[in-house]
Amino acid sequence: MKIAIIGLGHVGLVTACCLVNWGHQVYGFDQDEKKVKQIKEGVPPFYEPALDQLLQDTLASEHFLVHSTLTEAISQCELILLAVGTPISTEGKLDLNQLWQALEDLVSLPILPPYLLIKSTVPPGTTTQIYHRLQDRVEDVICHPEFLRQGNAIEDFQHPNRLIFGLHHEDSQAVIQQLYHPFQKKSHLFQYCTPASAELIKLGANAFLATKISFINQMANFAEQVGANIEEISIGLGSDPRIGPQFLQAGLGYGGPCLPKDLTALSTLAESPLLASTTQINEQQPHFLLQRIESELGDLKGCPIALLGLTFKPNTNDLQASQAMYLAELLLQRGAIVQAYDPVIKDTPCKQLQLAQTIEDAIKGSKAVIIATDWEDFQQLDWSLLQRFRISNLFDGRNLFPYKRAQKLARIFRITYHSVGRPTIRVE
Ligand SMILES: NC(=O)c1ccc[n+]([C@@H]2O[C@H](COP(=O)([O-])OP(=O)(O)OC[C@H]3O[C@@H](n4cnc5c(N)ncnc54)[C@H](O)[C@@H]3O)[C@@H](O)[C@H]2O)c1
Ligand SMILES: O=c1ccn([C@@H]2O[C@H](COP(=O)(O)OP(=O)(O)O[C@H]3O[C@H](CO)[C@@H](O)[C@H](O)[C@H]3O)[C@@H](O)[C@H]2O)c(=O)[nH]1
Repeated sequence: MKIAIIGLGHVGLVTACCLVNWGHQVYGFDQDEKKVKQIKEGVPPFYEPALDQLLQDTLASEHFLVHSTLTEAISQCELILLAVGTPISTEGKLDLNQLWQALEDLVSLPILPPYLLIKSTVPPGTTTQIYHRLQDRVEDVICHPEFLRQGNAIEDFQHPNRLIFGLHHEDSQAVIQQLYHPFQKKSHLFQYCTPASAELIKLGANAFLATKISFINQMANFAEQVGANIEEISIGLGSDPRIGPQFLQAGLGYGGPCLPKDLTALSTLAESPLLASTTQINEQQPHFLLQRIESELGDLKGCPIALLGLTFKPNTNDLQASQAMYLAELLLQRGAIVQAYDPVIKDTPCKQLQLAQTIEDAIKGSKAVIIATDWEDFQQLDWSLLQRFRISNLFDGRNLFPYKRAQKLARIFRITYHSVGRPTIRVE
């Protein structure tokens, strides 16, 4: 099929490369000329594992053409995928300005492809509003939300656990089957529903995941008070198939460009006290670790601290709504001198934050070490380094070390190990 993609951000670019891999011809367009130039040169404008090679292969195949005008991109296409950003506004609503701008640009064109699929996350009613705007010019406008995770985006796109389509006409299923031809024999993956349901499935999924995390974090805080261990509790809870083991990792809380934004949008729209609590618990979570650090180290003024990890999760260079960055800011507000190390971050908007080139440089001269993002590199942390640099407290804000392993390492290297919702391991 000939497909146009408007918006070549995380979703649009990964989608473009994967669709070419399935044999489609893709025409991409983004209003950001710098981004277009970079993509044409084979350089992804953001970090996503394996995307650089995939992009280069995709461009070499000549089945992905990146255009700097919308007209060029959509001429001769059978469908358009819209993947522009929908950030959160100051009123806690999804800001649809990019979407309305893209729509107006489309409306001004003499001919439109018959199908428009909305991949951007939008509030209920948006897809139908667009359909009414374009009704006499297209066959259907379909809400087709995206569920890929940053850091795992290619794998998620290629192996979806469900494909949701909010349609206005049942006939539209035929074009969807063509688009997703590799899954033709996996009919269980396809869910057809109303556009409003599809829009709410997307917001509901992220709100539910965020709530699951806040739930386990609240359990972790309580477990700490009663001497229980959240690692054991998560295993016990997750073994019930009705609960499931995923998203039960206690820590500093969730961040990133999606979970906080979509949760806030749904919470505002539905006026939901449950979702408002989810946000509140998440905002509090870094404060619990901060309190622990203060009770262990005392006044943090002038206290050198190593912070490992800045991104909102591993395998991304995204700092949006990062709980690690939030904790760094809290420490700086207390007067601590924060030396941070992150495998992919070489610069941050926070000028007071000192960035080290290596884990060793961050640790050297520090009084304590905090793990704030669960990068795999930190699992390989050499605890003898801590001992060598006379660090006696390790605060694991992501429960990166399984408890039994932490007990062993703490004993060998004589380190006090603090984590979230698990008893502190002290070595006499
Ligand atoms: N990032 C994710 O992991 C993820 C996953 C699932 C869903 N989503 C949702 O998908 C949508 C896109 O997310 P993203 O992370 O790719 O956003 P992004 O901000 O990285 O990319 C959006 C792109 O759209 C371009 N753009 C904006 N207005 C345009 C216009 N009028 N014409 C052409 N290009 C335009 C921007 O320049 C930008 O490159 C959002 O609604 C988001 O909530 C994101
Ligand atoms: O048990 C867990 C799992 C995750 N997190 C945190 O939750 C945040 C989000 O993680 P994740 O969902 O893996 O990352 P995203 O890339 O933000 O993906 C979410 O947001 C995307 C954008 O909407 C959706 O497409 C995905 O399905 C949805 O998982 C991160 O800060 C994680 O550290 C935890 O604290 N505990």
